Amino acid sequence: IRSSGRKMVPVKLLILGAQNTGKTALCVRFITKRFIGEYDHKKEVTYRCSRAVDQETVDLEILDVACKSSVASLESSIRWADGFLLLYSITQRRSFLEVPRLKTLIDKTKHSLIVPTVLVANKADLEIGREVTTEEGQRLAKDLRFLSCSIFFLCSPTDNLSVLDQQRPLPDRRSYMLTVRHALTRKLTRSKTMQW
Ligand SMILES: Nc1nc2c(ncn2[C@@H]2O[C@H](COP(=O)(O)OP(=O)(O)OP(=O)(O)O)[C@@H](O)[C@H]2O)c(=O)[nH]1
Repeated sequence: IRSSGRKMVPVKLLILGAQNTGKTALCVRFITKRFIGEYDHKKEVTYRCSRAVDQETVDLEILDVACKSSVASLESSIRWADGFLLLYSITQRRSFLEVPRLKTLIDKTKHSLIVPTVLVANKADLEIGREVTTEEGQRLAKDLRFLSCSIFFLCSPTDNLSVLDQQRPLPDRRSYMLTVRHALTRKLTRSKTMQW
């Protein structure tokens, strides 16, 4: 994207979670605004799009890693990313139990730097097969101190990435937005420097 005639560096998001949690479906829905049921599961795909954030256009790259990625390749993807969406399926307790391991891997790889990480409870339309309660999800988000779990999402193909709960008071949410804004500004400054 171009802002004031200068090229901006995209914000890089990594989407992580156990197998079959709906990572690809979520990416595809975010990009196309439609739920598409089946696609190739084996490939690693980077989606690119632009979105308006606080009245500014932000270029996004969203990486959906292959489900059988090795730890080394996961770490390399984590190093690449500026922020994370960590998914579990409410119908799959195993995917919920996987969240702490992935969060630890992110923290370790990023040397515990504060990086925006959102916990997403997916497949919320499948209430009948629910294995993880909403309270458990909220507790985990709090216990693992997901920075951005100010926002705890509950997603289903029929809704529009609705925010179920806001676990932090407004000042923290504001400081989170400031963190993101500063990160974007730093990137912008860096890209400007590179052009000089
Ligand atoms: N009912 C329902 N089905 C979903 C939802 N999200 C994904 N699915 C279905 O769940 C299956 C797995 O979705 P994917 O998006 O391929 O999951 P994934 O996490 O990318 O899977 P891997 O690449 O194997 O790790 C597909 O059949 C999707 O159609 C959802 O919110 N609700």
